[in-house]
Amino acid sequence: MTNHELRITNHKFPIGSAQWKYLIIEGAKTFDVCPDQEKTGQFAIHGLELLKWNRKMNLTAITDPLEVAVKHFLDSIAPAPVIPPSSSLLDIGSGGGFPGIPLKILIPSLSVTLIDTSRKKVSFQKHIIRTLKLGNIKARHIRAEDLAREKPFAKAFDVIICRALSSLDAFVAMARPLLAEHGMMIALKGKVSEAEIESWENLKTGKDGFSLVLKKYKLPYLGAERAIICLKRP
Ligand SMILES: C[S@@+](CC[C@H](N)C(=O)[O-])C[C@H]1O[C@@H](n2cnc3c(N)ncnc32)[C@H](O)[C@@H]1O
Repeated sequence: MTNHELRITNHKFPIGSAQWKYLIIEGAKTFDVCPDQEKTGQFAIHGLELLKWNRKMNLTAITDPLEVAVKHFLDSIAPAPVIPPSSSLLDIGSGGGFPGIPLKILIPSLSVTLIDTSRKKVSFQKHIIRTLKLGNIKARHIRAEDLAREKPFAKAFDVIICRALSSLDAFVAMARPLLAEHGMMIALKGKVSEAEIESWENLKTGKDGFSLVLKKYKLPYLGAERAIICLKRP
């Protein structure tokens, strides 16, 4: 099914309803990802807690159930096909747990570390980890630059991911000291301009030998432009 075939006439489905879960299951097919009923049920608990905590602290501007499904959960799991299932994955600036928690739910064999500079956001991440009884995932209140100074974490992660964190250059600078020799960096972005793509040319052919793969796509139902930028050694 293509994006164009996904049409919804009434999207006032509460988070966690059968229709809300169906939207995610059908939408995920557009990027070859298959969350089941149980996993979409866990997404719903994450989404509902996000909105509950959001009344007291600023976690997200996205509160409409359809947008929560698409812009948080579908957007977070879109890169799943390029992530090796037994990887150690670091999510820098995970905020409300995106994309790290939905990826952990989708691929339980991942070993996941979430970090953020906001103590409150890390408290929320820990609350979701406890509520969903997720194993092999931790959340830490620490800057990426400080984590890199802790010896056990130097070159420790197979995959380092971020969404809405920084420029690509700044993300690469943060991630490089933490990335395993044959690891992969993934940046999830909104619309990218030609100028940005040109500015990445040096990363593509850079001295570090990383190759850059850019995948542009549109979010199901909403049509918003997104990009997955993958940097790894050939
Ligand atoms: C715009 S939010 C994005 C949150 C989440 N990734 C999402 O897409 O919904 C960026 C987050 O990065 C965190 N952050 C910024 N710089 C950071 C750093 N150097 N190390 C760790 N977290 C950082 C901020 O506290 C903030 O929660």
